[in-house]
Amino acid sequence: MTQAPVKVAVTGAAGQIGYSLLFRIASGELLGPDTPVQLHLLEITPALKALEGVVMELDDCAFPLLSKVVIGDDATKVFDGVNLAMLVGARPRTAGMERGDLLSANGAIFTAQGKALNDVAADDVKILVTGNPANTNALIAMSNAPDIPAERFNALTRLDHNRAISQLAARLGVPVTEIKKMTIWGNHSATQYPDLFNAEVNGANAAEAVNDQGWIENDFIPTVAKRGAAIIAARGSSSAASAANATIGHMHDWVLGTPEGDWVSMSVPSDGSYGVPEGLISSFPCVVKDGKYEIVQGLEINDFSRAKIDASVAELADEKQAVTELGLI
Ligand SMILES: NC(=O)C1=CN([C@@H]2O[C@H](COP(=O)(O)OP(=O)(O)OC[C@H]3O[C@@H](n4cnc5c(N)ncnc54)[C@H](O)[C@@H]3O)[C@@H](O)[C@H]2O)C=CC1
Ligand SMILES: O=C([O-])CC(=O)C(=O)O
Repeated sequence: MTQAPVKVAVTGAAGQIGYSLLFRIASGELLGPDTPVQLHLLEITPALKALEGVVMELDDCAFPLLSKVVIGDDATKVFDGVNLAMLVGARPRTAGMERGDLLSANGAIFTAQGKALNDVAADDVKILVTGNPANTNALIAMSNAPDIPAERFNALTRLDHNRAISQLAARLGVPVTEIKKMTIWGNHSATQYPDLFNAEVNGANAAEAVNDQGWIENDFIPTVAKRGAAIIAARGSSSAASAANATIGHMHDWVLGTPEGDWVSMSVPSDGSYGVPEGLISSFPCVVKDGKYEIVQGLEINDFSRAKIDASVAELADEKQAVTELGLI
């Protein structure tokens, strides 16, 4: 283990997602068994004491790969030199709210953190926003960090991707490992579009394998898109372990690459692909090689998919307009 530690920032580190995320990063699940990590944990001042307790627990795990933990409430200190930044810290929604309702409450967090990353992060920093509304928060952070290349700002739709795989596998009675090329298009919201027309089950087209447009429209899509609300209704608080799992999965693949013959859903700044206006942070099918992702090109978009993608992208454009009016970008 001669490698220098990778500095990984996590915001909202004393929160629900943080409690699952930190231990998995420190155990090597993010970057593999040979890469030491240094955790840089940001919280608001009143949560620092709770965060100290979490750090005591990290100490008590004696993780061989965890070389150091830095904590604090000042982003310009905590983000100093970080290579990876997982922006989780934000208020979660509660029953009856849509994620977009959090825009004004959470948006301001991402202006400050975008600026701090711009000033002090490592030159190779990769930034993943999990805090909701994730896509537009990522847009805010990106817009406040003019010196960091835009493509280094991603938002999390991997949880939706995993949910879609799980729902499809259950419907067809196959293991999740037989499902490939799942795509979530658009926003991490109730308008997102999980696409079965380009997905595969054991190499066959998933929509054809299902062979039931009614199920796709009335069961599959709403179940995936409203899964977050269903979890809030059941658990009384929003998904945490599955969100941490998806955050790890996205960053792991962004750093270490996607498997041959498959892709993952990542919300990335649009380059205009598939008619999504340039600059909006929207979910696309992506492959990653050597730490760089590319949007998969040339997929067929039928009329049904086109309408669904357009509706979700229109919502992203509305959110962009709203944060522009709030003066956040
Ligand atoms: N994109 C996705 O798929 C998902 C996103 N989420 C979102 O993730 C976010 C966090 O969720 P939880 O951990 O369950 O919430 P939580 O309330 O348990 O934890 C959030 C933490 O963030 C901290 N925080 C607030 N403002 C901060 C700031 N300016 N800097 C640093 N830390 C700050 C809070 O003190 C708190 O400890 C929420 O916005 C939630 O909606 C949750 C699940 C899935
Ligand atoms: O639904 C929420 O508010 C939390 C979340 O983003 C999810 O579980 O997908």
